[in-house]
Amino acid sequence: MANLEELLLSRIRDVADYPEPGVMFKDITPLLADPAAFTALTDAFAAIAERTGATKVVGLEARGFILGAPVAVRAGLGFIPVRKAGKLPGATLGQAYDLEYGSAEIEVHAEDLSADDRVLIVDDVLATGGTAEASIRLIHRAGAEVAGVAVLMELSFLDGRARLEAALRGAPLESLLTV
Ligand SMILES: O=P(O)(O)OC[C@H]1O[C@H](OP(=O)(O)OP(=O)(O)O)[C@H](O)[C@@H]1O
Ligand SMILES: Nc1ncnc2[nH]cnc12
Repeated sequence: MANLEELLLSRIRDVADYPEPGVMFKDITPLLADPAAFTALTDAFAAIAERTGATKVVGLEARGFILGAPVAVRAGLGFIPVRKAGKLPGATLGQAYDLEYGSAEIEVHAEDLSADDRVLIVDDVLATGGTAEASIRLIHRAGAEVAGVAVLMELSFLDGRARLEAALRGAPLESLLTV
């Protein structure tokens, strides 16, 4: 595990004052460009999907799509995109939320989730927890269960973990790296 953490950490670039002053942006593009690191990350997430008994993987636009889709394939599960508002053509459920920098609304196709589903939510960064909290609410409103939330990196100083506690209803928040 220490080796996995070192590998992943070494492939994440800190960019100061992006996208606005005061934010230390965690850029995962070096990790995506390294097949060994990307594969190790995918395998670690797929192991979480297996351990939590997930039946579907939800990826959060946009970086959660890049990380979540290969996890679904690796784990043999369906992939459900949670998109920014206005991008899905079918009947949607929507949820507004605040970000570390700004605000947004996410949507999911309601028909993609059912009461039988246990969903693993995958994303790159947990910051304030606003995005993850909104997606948990969305999944519950769609009638499905949340198996867990899996993120590459948790920014612990923003306390997103505490924000998610009630919404998670006992499901695990798994972060591969905590800074
Ligand atoms: O915990 P939070 O404070 O909600 O922040 C974390 C979210 O912010 C980023 O996405 P962003 O909305 O910037 O979208 P992107 O992936 O399209 O860049 C990141 O990928 C997470 O989804
Ligand atoms: N500091 C950060 N780096 C990368 N993605 C983020 N999403 C929210 N805060 C972020």
